[in-house]
Parts: sequence; structure tokens; C-alpha cells
Amino acid sequence: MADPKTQKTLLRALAGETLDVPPIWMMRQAGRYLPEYRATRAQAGDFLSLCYNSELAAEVTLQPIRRYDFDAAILFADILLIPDALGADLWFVTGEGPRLSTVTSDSDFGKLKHAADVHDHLAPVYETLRILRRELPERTTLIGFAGAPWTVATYMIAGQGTPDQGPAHALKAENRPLFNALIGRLTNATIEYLSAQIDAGAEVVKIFDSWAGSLKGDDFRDYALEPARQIIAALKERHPGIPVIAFPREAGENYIGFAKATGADCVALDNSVAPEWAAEHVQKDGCVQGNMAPGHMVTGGDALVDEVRRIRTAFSGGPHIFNLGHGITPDADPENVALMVNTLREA
Ligand SMILES: Cc1c2[nH]c(c1CCC(=O)O)Cc1[nH]c(c(CCC(=O)O)c1C)Cc1[nH]c(c(CCC(=O)O)c1C)Cc1[nH]c(c(C)c1CCC(=O)O)C2
Repeated sequence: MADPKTQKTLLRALAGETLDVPPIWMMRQAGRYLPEYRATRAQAGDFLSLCYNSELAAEVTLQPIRRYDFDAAILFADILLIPDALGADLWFVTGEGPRLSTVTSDSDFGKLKHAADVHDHLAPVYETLRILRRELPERTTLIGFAGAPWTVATYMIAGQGTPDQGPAHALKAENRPLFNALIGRLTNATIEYLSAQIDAGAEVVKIFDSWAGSLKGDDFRDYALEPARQIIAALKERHPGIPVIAFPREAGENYIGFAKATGADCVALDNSVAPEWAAEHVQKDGCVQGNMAPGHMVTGGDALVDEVRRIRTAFSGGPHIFNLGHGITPDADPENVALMVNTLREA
């Protein structure tokens, strides 16, 4: 075991240590708000080409580290690379978002590849991680990630993003065996994918369940909690000691007990919950991540400074990783990100 004082700050927080200054990184930290990202993306051609170009994907991952010296770098990729690797068609419409071939019948499902067969397609992502482990500063933790089965399924069933995940809820009601089979395939593929990311150098992995908030009651248990529990159990068996961050976005009251029930080392909080409430009900069980509203990166000023201090103070009694409650938006001002980082790190 390394001397705790020399260990990376993010890993210390994930191990349960309460730090004077919490580590910080930001969801979508490599993104369109940065001019250097826009330049590299133009060089790559389009977003998917950037994801599968290991050199350029590593470059955009490093850009926000150079600018802000964040405590963690997150692999540049997308949660929809898994459907792509399973054989769905995937493309991105500029200004609109992802489009996919849909899985709504047994015959669509029958065309998908098996979970163990995703690796050839995803090899460039693993190469990105290997480059990053060589090039990142010693103090920076490398985070890998995947989408949670439910969230990825919502895109595969609808063929695009949806405001209320209506098509996925409809398939769940109309053809439960097919829906369960799809969740099962995604659960196994995610285990394979994250396990290979760890082999390639990811020191932490995060599971993004962006649409967990639309699962209620038993559905939350069966399709948010249970797949996360299975993924984490398999990863802990194969890679003991690699921490897992779970992000059941907009889970609300369901954040309570989520870490214990799934085995996650940290729960990431969106900004719809008050930090004071989350400190009392969620952080009592271990590390939490979050949860500043991304809008502050657009508006800045005293409100930003006050909110950084409020969140830091609310979570100061336990392990905490400072982050936004969701991804930074393209209209954010890079100066406001610097203001957030400097405010957090000031004495
Ligand atoms: C739902 C989801 C997706 N992707 C992701 C989620 C879950 C998290 C969340 O809720 O935001 C996760 C994601 N997407 C991206 C990352 C990279 C790591 C990071 O910087 O956080 C991560 C972790 C890059 C990206 N993924 C995407 C971009 C923008 C692409 C571009 O135009 O350059 C980036 C930087 C595109 C994307 N990818 C996705 C959508 C709906 C879109 C279009 C919306 C948009 O354009 O912002 C699917």
C-alpha cells in the first residue's frame, strides 16, 4: 500500500479520506466550450471519428488537464460506442445528437453481437487509455466509463435521445422478455468493456445512468440498481481495488442507500438535490461526487463563487469529489471554469 500522502487525491477521496481541499474534475471537461477541443475535432472530421482516433482522443482528454490541472482525466469516448460495438448503426447529427438503428423486435435483437465480441471494435478506446497512462501527470487519476444498461437501452430502443424515454418504457411494458434480454446483453457487454478499460490503464471507472430518474418503484430496483450491482460485483471480482463511481442521475430519494446496495465506492449527485440534504442522507455512507449546476459555468460571477463555497462546506465532513451535477455545456465560458477551480483550491 502506497503512503496515503503520496497517493493521488482522487483515489484518496474514493478510499474514504476526507481531504482539506476536495479533488476536482468536471463532466464533459473535454468539450465544445474549449477552442482547442473544437480545433482537434475539426481535424478529426466528426465526433465519432474523434472517439475512434486514439491519438486525437488522448489529445482532447489532456487539453482540460493542461488548462486547469484537474485531479482526474476522463477518457474521451461516448456511452453509445457500446451499441456501435454490438453492431447497431450509429451516427451523430450535428446540432441534434445521436441517431441509431433501433432494437424493438426479437429479430433486431438477434442481429446484435455477443458481449464478448465487442473488443475488436473498441480496441482504439483501449489504445487511448494506454496513451493517457503514459502522458498524464503523475498526480492525475485516469477515469474510464460506460453508460448504464438502462440509459444505453433508451437510445437503442428509440434510435435517438428522448425527453421522457417513452419508447423504452413502452417496450418494457409490451415485450418484457425482449427488454430484459437487451438489459442483460448490455450488462454483460459493459462488464467486458469496463474490465478491458481497466486492463488498459483506467484507475477508476464510472457508470453513467443519465436517465435513471425516469425509473420509478420496482423499475428503479430492477433496471437501475440491479444492473449496476451486477456490473460492480463482476468488476470487483476481476479487479479488486479499482474504485467505481455510480451516477444514477436524478434518482432523488433513491440516492439514499444506492452505494451500499450496488457496492459502488462513490455516488455522483446531480444538481437537483441540495448538498446539505445529500451530506446528511448519502455521504453518511461514503464518498460523494458533485454537484454544482452547470449553468454557473455560463453565468459566473459572485453566484458561482458562493455556490462553490456552499458545496465545499456542505460536504466538508466526509469524502467528497467536487464536480458539476451534469456535463458542462458548449456555451460555457472557460474563464468561469478557472474561477471555480481557483475558488475551490484557495485556502
Ligand atoms: C447520454 C450520454 C451520451 N454520452 C454520454 C452520456 C452520459 C452523460 C450525460 O448524461 O451527459 C457520456 C459522455 N459523452 C462524452 C463523454 C466524454 C468524457 C467527458 O468529457 O465527460 C462522456 C462521459 C463526450 C461527448 N459526447 C458528445 C459530445 C459532443 C460532441 C461534439 O459535438 O463534439 C461529447 C464531447 C455527444 C453526445 N453523446 C451523447 C449525446 C446525447 C450527445 C449529443 C449531445 C451533445 O452534443 O452534447 C450520449
